[in-house]
Amino acid sequence: MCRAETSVMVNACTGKMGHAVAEAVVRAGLDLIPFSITGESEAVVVGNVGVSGIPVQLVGADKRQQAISDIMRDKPGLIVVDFTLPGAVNENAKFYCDNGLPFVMGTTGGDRVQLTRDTEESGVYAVIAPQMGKQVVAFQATMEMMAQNFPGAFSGYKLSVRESHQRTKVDTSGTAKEIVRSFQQLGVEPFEVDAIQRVREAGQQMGEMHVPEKALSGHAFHTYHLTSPDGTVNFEFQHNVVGREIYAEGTVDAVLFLASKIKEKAEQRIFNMVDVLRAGAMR
Ligand SMILES: NC(=O)C1=CN([C@@H]2O[C@H](COP(=O)(O)OP(=O)(O)OC[C@H]3O[C@@H](n4cnc5c(N)ncnc54)[C@H](OP(=O)(O)O)[C@@H]3O)[C@@H](O)[C@H]2O)C=CC1
Ligand SMILES: O=C(O)C1=N[C@H](C(=O)O)C[C@H](O)C1
Repeated sequence: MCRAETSVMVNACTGKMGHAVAEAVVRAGLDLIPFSITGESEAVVVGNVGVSGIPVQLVGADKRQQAISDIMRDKPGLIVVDFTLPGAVNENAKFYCDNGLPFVMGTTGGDRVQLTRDTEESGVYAVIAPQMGKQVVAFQATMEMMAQNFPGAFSGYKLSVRESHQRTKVDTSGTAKEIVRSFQQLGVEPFEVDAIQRVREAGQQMGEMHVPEKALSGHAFHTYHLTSPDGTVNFEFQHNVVGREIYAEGTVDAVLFLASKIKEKAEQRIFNMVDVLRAGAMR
């Protein structure tokens, strides 16, 4: 499928990630649908948001079914991207599934088991991942491989995890939650995801996590620290991202990957970003 045949609807262009992704879609030469489903903000009253000079009309929940039906009629190659909020994940995914719409779900949180179940049952193609940034995905894949190859290698080690994000982030890092799964398989002392420390206060972010002041409104700093049982050995892994570009570019990769899977009528229908990376589909 050529790029121009792939039409992309980004929900919600009013948000920080949605806007960055919509811009990346335009940069990549894909067809950006000039409609975006959004939440309850006043922006809906204003009516539209500009994306790289393109006016994108905002659609509230009450009008979304009509809008989707109209768009699907005109654009059979439609793929939806969702960067909304944890509280909207399951409801939005169900809406895409009910409409038979392939989707890239970048939004974190919600009930992830339910999300996978609904998607499986609907048979739609989807990429679902809390992390779209190529190099972070590669780190995530590396940790998964370490856990598979050397289960128990960090047996008895104590894990601590700290993540810092812009203060508007409502949930704990979905990426950290996934990476903790690998550490669990590596045998660390019992560690549940609710032990991940969330840093949202500017003073602590700059003072302890070394977040640059200009990045307070958009950053994702993660530190995983491991200490041996006797305290003589320490390991530390970090991935510190300023801004949103790597996620936006990775999302475009996910869209193009999904379009190719749909075209080849692939048997597997649900993917994550490690699948996209392994397929060599990240630029
Ligand atoms: N996978 C990845 O690589 C990444 C994932 N994320 C995730 O993306 C999500 C969004 O982050 P961010 O852009 O910073 O958040 P923002 O708060 O900036 O944006 C959220 C947007 O969602 C909209 N929204 C809320 N409810 C609904 C709904 N029911 N339907 C449609 N739109 C809705 C809001 O609109 P309104 O104001 O109208 O309510 C708002 O525009 C988070 O879950 C975050 O963790 C972030 C970065 C990278
Ligand atoms: O909300 C964010 O900003 C981010 N969310 C994702 C997550 O929760 O893992 C990815 C990255 O940390 C940025």
